Amino acid sequence: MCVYAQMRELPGRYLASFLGLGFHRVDAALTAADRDQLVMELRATGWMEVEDRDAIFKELHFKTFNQAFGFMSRVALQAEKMNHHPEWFNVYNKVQITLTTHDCGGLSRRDVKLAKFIDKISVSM
Ligand SMILES: C[C@H](O)[C@H](O)[C@H]1CNC2=NC(N)=NC(=O)C2=N1
Repeated sequence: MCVYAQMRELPGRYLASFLGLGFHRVDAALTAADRDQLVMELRATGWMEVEDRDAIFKELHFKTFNQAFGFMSRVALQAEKMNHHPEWFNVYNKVQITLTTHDCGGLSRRDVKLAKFIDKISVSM
């Protein structure tokens, strides 16, 4: 568990428990079973595991630079909202994205959540 992330999440957790929603350890490194399941789902949409680090990677192609950058703007707003930021590279119509959780030194549910958001908006562009 990432101590810093845990501290940052506390108010949200208290609010969630108060509302009876329970809370998730969103920043905890994934268990092996969760990880297998979630990574398998993401593989089906073009994500792959990075070889030398605990991260996932996807390359996206758009028709134009404007479309690629429009996509990046939408991801950037979501990333800022989640306080979870991609490592990415863009040239012209190509965007390469690596997701990992620095605070945990590996994949967390936040990466999965952001990956799913990326998949959702990239099909609508
Ligand atoms: C200090 C700041 O809240 C942290 O560094 C946040 C910001 N964005 C982040 N983004 C990613 N991908 N992983 C993190 O661990 C992370 N941590």
